[in-house]
Amino acid sequence: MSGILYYLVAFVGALVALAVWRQRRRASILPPGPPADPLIGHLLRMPSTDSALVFHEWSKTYGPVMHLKVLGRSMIILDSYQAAVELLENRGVIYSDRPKFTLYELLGWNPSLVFLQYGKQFNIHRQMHQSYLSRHKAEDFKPMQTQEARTLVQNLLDSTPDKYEKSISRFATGIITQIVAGHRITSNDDPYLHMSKMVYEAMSKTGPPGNSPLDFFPLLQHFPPWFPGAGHVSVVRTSKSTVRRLHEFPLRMVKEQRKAGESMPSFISDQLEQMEEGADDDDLKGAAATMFGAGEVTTWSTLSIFVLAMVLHPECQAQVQKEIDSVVGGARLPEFGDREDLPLVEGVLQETLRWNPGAPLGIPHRTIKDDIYRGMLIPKGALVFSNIRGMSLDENMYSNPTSFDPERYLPKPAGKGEPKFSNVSFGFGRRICTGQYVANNSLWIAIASILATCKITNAVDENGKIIVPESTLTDGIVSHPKDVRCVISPRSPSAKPLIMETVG
Ligand code: HEM
Repeated sequence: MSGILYYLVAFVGALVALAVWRQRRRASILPPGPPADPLIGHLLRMPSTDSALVFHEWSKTYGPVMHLKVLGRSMIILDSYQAAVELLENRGVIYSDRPKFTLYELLGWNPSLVFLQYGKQFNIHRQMHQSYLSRHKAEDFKPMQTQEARTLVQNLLDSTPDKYEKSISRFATGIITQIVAGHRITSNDDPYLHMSKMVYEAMSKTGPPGNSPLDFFPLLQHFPPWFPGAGHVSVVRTSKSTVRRLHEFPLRMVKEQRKAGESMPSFISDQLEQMEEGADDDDLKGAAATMFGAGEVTTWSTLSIFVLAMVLHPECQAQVQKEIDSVVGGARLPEFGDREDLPLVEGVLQETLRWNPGAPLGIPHRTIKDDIYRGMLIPKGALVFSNIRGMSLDENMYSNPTSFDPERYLPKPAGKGEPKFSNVSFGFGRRICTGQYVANNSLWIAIASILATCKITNAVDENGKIIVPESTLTDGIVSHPKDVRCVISPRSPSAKPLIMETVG
């Protein structure tokens, strides 16, 4: 008996030793990262603000692929374009899942392509989005985007500085509502504008995606908001109805218009055509709300970043306007057909995306199995963040990266031949932004139209002192400039009549 016990104890001991050895070996080949505390890992070291910038600073010590562990969950931060392409694109089979986003699910973003885990439903939603927003299909939206860009300029020139942000948001919302629901916004009282404001307010309270205490401890949803770590419960309570409305309202409107024979071409209408009578429409509601939620705030924030860049860089503004004048002259406004001939406008777009990326940490992917990259273990289930902000500051790719320099993209010797940032700003691999072509075109035509007709200058305070806005951005799934105080006025006496002619 004692012999059997002896062998049993020895066997269990060997198993424990093997498990410890395996764990130590695994830990020893994880990517480097800052020192961690026992049990809680990097919890206390996690930045509460500007996470992307802090991670980038850490990467200078630990390298472009870092490992962090928070409460048992592995996080991999990719700080270089090369690592992001090699993993998220070239090994897409392993790296295309998403973690569970408890906070967003509780808010009612379900089903949503952005948060869906890799699998059958993801494929269905991805196909729904891609088929309507492909590079080819995006061509169809160009006349509408041009029209909205002209209206944007008119609204900017007609409004007081405190309303600029509203006009830009109206532009972004106006494009997405036409794509999603065939609805053209013609007044500032439009219900979609109200919804977009509410959605933005809700999303700006959530912090970077997948990082709230609720995501780590879903049980916290059952605790009152005052309980430590359960603060987001109150965001869920106040914002759930907004998200629900965004799911219900567009489909209801399109269905009513179709009944009345008044519906315009749109994503929802297109999908309804393909659906069988009485089929479940939850997927359609989710896909439409996601296009709206993912497409509006990002475009609005990026254009606000452009305005901020122009206030801070008047010399660059003047130089690009010279280019536009030389191609377009003063008798018409820039069209998409001019794009090839306006490399500096392209440079301003690329530099706006790079100088302060609107989605600085992207949206985390998740690995579906262990992987080895350059001798390092990327564990199964790890959250993989592309540090888009970090990549924008990579000195191996961009010289003097904190400066705003649209010429850097011009081919050598006129420029520096640096790579376009649109390859980075929309994410990577099988989860790359499905709205990238639409977004790229919206931004280009808005930037070209504004620069052709408007002068963006510093505002002055009540004492006549010039206001220089700080280039600080909010934290959250999307970053937005905190201060874009400026004055937007017509560049020339002919600017306003020219816009009036095109807007009609
Ligand atoms: C300046 C504008 C935009 C920026 C900077 C941006 C950026 C991003 C980024 C970084 C991601 C994450 C990609 C990844 O996981 O690797 C993403 C995903 C996504 N974007 Fe955009 N986006 C923009 C505009 C749009 C627009 C206009 C739409 C729709 C009309 C859209 C729809 C989506 C969707 C549905 C996803 C999730 C894709 C998936 O998980 O499979 N985005 N975007």
